[in-house]
Amino acid sequence: MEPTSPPPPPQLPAPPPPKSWSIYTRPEIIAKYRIHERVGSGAYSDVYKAHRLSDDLLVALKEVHDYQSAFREIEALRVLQNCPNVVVLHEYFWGEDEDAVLVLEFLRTDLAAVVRDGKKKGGIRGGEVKRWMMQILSGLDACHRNMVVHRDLKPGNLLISHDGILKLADFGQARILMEAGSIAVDEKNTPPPPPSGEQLYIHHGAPTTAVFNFERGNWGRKKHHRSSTLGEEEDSLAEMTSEYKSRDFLDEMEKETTNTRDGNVSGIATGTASEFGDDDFRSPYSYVVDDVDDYDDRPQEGCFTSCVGTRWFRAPELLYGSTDYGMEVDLWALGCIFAELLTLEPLFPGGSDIDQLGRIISVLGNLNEEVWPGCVNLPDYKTMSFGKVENPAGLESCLKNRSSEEVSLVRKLVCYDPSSRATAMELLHDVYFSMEPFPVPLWELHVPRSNSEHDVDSPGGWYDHKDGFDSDFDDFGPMHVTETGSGFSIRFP
Ligand SMILES: Nc1ncnc2c1ncn2[C@@H]1O[C@H](COP(=O)(O)OP(=O)(O)OP(=O)(O)O)[C@@H](O)[C@H]1O
Repeated sequence: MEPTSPPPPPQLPAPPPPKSWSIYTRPEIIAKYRIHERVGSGAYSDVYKAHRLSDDLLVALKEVHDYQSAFREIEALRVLQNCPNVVVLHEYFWGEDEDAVLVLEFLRTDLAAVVRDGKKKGGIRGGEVKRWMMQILSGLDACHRNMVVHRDLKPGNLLISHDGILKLADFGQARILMEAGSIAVDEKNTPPPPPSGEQLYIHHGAPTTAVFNFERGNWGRKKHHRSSTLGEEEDSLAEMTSEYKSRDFLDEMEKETTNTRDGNVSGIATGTASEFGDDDFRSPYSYVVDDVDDYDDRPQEGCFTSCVGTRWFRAPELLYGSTDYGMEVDLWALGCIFAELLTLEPLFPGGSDIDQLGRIISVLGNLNEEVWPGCVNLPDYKTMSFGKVENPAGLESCLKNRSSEEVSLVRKLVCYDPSSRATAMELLHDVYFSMEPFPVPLWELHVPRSNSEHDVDSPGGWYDHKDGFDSDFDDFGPMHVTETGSGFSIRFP
């Protein structure tokens, strides 16, 4: 008998799309985009690389799992359209029971990678440092001119294109302080209505909000009062939710946000021992929380939460629980970023909020009426008493071997009194940028290959502080923390 050849091996079925990545199954998105791998994730989002089918444009699809964060990012990016140093939002998708998906320009790396590469190479050239700084300043100036306060500036949120253009990104915590000029709502560029009649898309632009009503099949406009007071902004949301109550879309989202908020989220603000442990309930690294005051009753109106941003870059007024702060919180963060660009080390790598304050105080000295008139009124000023620092180390000690102009630049930002901090526009005219070495042209910048290639082996680097460093009183370094009846007492040896 002829030997029979073995049957061909069975064809392996194509792997099913990953179930948890719902973005791969959303019809309105796959109709327009070819989605590739996930390239990043944050506290509230997953980001995917994708190509637009119509023209093969490379984009980033940011799936935002938190309503408030999505709302803020869309609103801020629409206000900031056409700013060369702010990430471009091409369009967004947002439907009932689905996370918002923002279609952003794809940017391959970030400033954290520049710092890591700089460390490996033994430094960043002075002219390159200046070019990065100038781009950050120009992006922040655009934000502040449009009354957008970013509230989470850090190297990882400063994305960079392959050709060296730096763009401010991650506006999930941004707030618009007051009316920012009229932005046309371009309805032609809005996402197409989905097939289901049960979805709403909202588009914001001052002073109106365009709302697509799928029941009526048309766009409507709601007057959108952007103002310096949070209360008015929330009224606008309430107005929208009440009009579309039957559809429950925003109502549900708002309820969800309200239910999950943590009223004690500002650990420093209440100053009880348990809250220091809860300090980083989302991530030990990125401090991202709901605006606890956003949905509170009228007595809170106009207030922001103090729990924003990433701890290492958080301004002292936030650490002392202020809910009445402004754009100056971005300027403090900017000073920390500049210092890190110069030294390739984080300026104040606090392991907890209280450690963060301790580090700042040991460098700048005690916070008192002399350095910041009115500081005694900060909500937590009296809750925490820091021992007297006789000889503060001074910013020079953190910026060793840097020129006096460089120290002076950082000092203009890293100072207690928010009103003394220089604006982004003022700094763009700082003498430092007109001195040699001059800022290099974009094409001379060293652009790291990718921000996903984190060098976990680099000693003392940004990522080394990510885990296991928080809320541990043993890690405070040179200070003694004692719990008192009403809060904490911190004493320096
Ligand atoms: N436009 C983009 N192009 C390429 N990658 C991006 C883009 N936007 C974001 N990413 C990647 O996705 C990651 C998460 O994005 P992002 O920081 O905006 O999200 P997030 O949830 O708000 O994060 P965070 O926890 O820092 O607040 C980024 O660190 C970056 O690696």
